[in-house]
Amino acid sequence: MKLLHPTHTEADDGWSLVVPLKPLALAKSRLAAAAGARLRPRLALAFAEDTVGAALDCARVRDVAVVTDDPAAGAALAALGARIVPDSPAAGLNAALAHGARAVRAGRPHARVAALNADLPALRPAELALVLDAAGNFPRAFLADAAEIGTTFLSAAPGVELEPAFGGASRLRHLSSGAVEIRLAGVDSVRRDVDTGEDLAAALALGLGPRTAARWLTAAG
Ligand SMILES: Nc1nc2c(ncn2[C@@H]2O[C@H](COP(=O)(O)OP(=O)(O)OP(=O)(O)O)[C@@H](O)[C@H]2O)c(=O)[nH]1
Ligand SMILES: C=C(OP(=O)(O)O)C(=O)O
Repeated sequence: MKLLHPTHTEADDGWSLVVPLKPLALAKSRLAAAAGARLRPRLALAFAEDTVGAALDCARVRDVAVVTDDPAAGAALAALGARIVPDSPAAGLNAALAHGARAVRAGRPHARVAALNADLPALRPAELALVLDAAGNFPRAFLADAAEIGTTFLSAAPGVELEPAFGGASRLRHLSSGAVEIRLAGVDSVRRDVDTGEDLAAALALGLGPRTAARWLTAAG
């Protein structure tokens, strides 16, 4: 008798994450006061490296596409294993995310796709897995940032458009767009985006990833 394997679809192959990253010369402008002009772009890159590194270490993640026009960041993140997608000609974060999701689905039309901010330097793979497992129950789902005002993660099931509405007070925008808010304990590292020096102190308390720790603790010490 021939044994049948379970049905296998692209969606079963894991999540494709889309990570947007501004050019480093412009990124994390609100950190300038805490970090200074020299360190700020280096920290922005370290945040992205720690975010992408942790995402690639997550068992539920199949691949990570970073949408960026920054050549140095692109090279560093490609070396970690990310695919680099040049930014959309239509400027802005949401255009970049929609463009990244289209690039992923050009290769895998039925991919589960999720946007993840590049400023999560305390990100832990196991916590991201919890969020992805919860997100998999809904057509679109999102996670509010630590401040409960913005968003750090937005997902779309196979066949569903991402419809990103990031920027500023995006939690309410994502809610009113019909996305389901994920409310989970134990996922602080996925919600801990870093915009300011205070945010960086909060991320340090959670446990910074290795590249951010090296840059920040060397500078602070
Ligand atoms: N590719 C791309 N990424 C963007 C763009 N704007 C913002 N991002 C990224 O989107 C994520 C969330 O943005 P913010 O938290 O506002 O980060 P930021 O714009 O570097 O920070 P500020 O300069 O302080 O506003 C970060 O990963 C940014 O790098 C854009 O126009 N294109
Ligand atoms: C991009 C966002 O916010 P911020 O610029 O405050 O990180 C967001 O939360 O949608």
